[in-house]
Amino acid sequence: MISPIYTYLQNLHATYADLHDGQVASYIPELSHANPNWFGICVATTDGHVYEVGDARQRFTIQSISKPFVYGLALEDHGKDAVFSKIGVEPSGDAFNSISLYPDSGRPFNPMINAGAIATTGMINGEHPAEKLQRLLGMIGVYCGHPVEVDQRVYESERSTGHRNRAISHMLRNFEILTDDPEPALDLYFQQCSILVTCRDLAIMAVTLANGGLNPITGQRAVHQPYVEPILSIMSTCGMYNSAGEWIYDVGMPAKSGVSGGVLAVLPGQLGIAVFSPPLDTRSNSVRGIRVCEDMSQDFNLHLFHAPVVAKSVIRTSYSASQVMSQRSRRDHEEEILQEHGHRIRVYDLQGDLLFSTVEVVLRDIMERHETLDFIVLDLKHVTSIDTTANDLLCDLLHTLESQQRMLLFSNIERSSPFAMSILGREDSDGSL
Ligand SMILES: NC(=O)CC[C@H](N)C(=O)O
Repeated sequence: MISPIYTYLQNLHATYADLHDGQVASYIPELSHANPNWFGICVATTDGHVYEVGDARQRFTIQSISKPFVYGLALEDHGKDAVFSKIGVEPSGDAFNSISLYPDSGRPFNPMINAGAIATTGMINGEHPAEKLQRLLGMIGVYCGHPVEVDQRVYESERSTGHRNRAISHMLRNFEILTDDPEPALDLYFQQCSILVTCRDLAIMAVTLANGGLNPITGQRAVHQPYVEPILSIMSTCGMYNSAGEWIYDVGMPAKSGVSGGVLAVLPGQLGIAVFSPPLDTRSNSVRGIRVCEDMSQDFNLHLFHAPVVAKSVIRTSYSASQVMSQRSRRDHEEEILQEHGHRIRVYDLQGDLLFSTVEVVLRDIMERHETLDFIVLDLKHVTSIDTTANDLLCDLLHTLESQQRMLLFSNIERSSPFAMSILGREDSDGSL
């Protein structure tokens, strides 16, 4: 039996296989050999499933899609402030190869245009060029889940013709954004753009970002979680160059395109999408890539701002202990105690992800009732995650209730979870959950 999702993707592929608009990039001579009919669509989920349609396993060079990932590596190497001091985060509204530098400082507007990307690559740590390249290949390899390599022909082709990028790199040197000889940074940039990937790889790279930096297939961490947000933010505002505004308006997902015809899009927490089709529009984005992403976003309601309302469903049920107890046969003395005190015990059966807006609902309900209660039990059996904000708010609640001589208890908490550790780790806790 074929999944309706797979059938949908096959139909989408068939529809746009007939669209022959656009031109294969030729300014890097080697790219002009691409077959304009190559066309793959892949969707990867955060539990590691990949739907593949068409030329999902055709290899091609990653080109500009490498930029957000290398930006992540630069953030890991130097932190946000140091990177920000050299490369801005403002959309330029200009083409990918524009020389969009702040006039006084020479700082590139953002890391997605070539100027910003070359500056970013120039920040990658390593003793010598070979080590830097190995680090870069290693990082992309973790995202893809297998070792990757440089296509030497494409690399040589760009290196010998990339005069504009060479000019940009020397401009960056002039402004001391690059502080050494610009040639090695430029060379590494050409190599990073020539890394071979497939459409399937791109979908897995995208879903790794959707999954907080953890490759859901291998379980390996590709980037530290705190840097996923800046990477996705930059992709949202600058990933599609001079069509970034239209893209976020219509498609509504952080994305990145490259001149070899790849496009990837990330729906945080949910999906990674990739399309490969070499013919490009006038803004150097894959024609079919854009159409496929637009359709998928509309048909599946994937626009980021079409957000599910999470807060309504956090409390599965809440009940007073007297209600439960009377339903079960108890020994007489238990029954007595519960009849007397049960109404002062309230159990909250919670579900889903605990984050600010879901914990807020729980806190408010408890605050409204706390005067009538002695014990509040939060049953976490159906809770799937607790973020740090929810964790802190629950710890604060524990303190507040304690100061009012009321007790907050947790049931079905995993003792090894970070939440349990932070509760157990409290200095004044007796450790009894
Ligand atoms: N948009 C792109 O994919 C451009 C990457 C290409 N290597 C360049 O620098 O021109």
